[in-house]
Amino acid sequence: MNKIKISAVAYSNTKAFIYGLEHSDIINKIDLSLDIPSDCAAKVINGEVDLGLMPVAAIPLVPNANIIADYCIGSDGAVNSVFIFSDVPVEEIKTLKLDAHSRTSNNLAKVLLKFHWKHEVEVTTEPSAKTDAIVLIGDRTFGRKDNYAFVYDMGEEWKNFTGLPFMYAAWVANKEISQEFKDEFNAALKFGLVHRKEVLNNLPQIPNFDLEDYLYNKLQFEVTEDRKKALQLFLGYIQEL
Ligand SMILES: C=C(O[C@@H]1C=C(C(=O)O)C=C[C@H]1O)C(=O)O
Repeated sequence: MNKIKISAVAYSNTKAFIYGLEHSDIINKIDLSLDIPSDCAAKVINGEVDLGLMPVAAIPLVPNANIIADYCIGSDGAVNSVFIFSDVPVEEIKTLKLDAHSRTSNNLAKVLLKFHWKHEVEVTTEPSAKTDAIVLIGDRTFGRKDNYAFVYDMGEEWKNFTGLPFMYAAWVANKEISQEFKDEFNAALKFGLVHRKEVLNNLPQIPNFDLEDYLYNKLQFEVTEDRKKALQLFLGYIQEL
């Protein structure tokens, strides 16, 4: 049997899912690569993999996209790893540098600026650009909140704006996946979530960052009705950018 090719995010937010896959029989049926989110998206879009834990903002670019699992990377309010870090308050930001790792949060920043804060900024992707503010996601944000004068948690701001939780990344396939595989995949992901304690024990301590709170409280992993609603709303706003 051909193995199902999968790309997953290489950040701590995905470690429980990886633990679950690696401790289940399904590991023998898949070919797993760990990538930065923007590469996960590229691989699902260009067909290099069959499915990926990919940034939801890129879903419209995936041919035959379908969300195949009951789990995702989400939050309900603050997530503590998706930020706009800024030298000035948001209403004074003139220039914003996006994060090359991101697809969802770069778009979330633009959506929040335009529709929530109603403030126009010049956006750049140029890594060496000097800007008033930056988008930064994932492990590279851990413990860095104190380094900036103004810190905006985009999960929290999305909740302030819409009253809804958020879904940053979902398990998206670019082809039909059998129900049997989906069931086994869901069971493996769930196993990983149930074993978060082991995952936590295997991760290094990070100064100034509460990893336990992150894995158990800030991150939420269920694809709920409200999270699906938020996804549709978010994709609609992206089209209006
Ligand atoms: C919560 C997070 O969710 C993520 C954010 C993503 C994005 O901005 O494109 C993609 C995948 C997730 O890893 C995070 O990375 O901190």
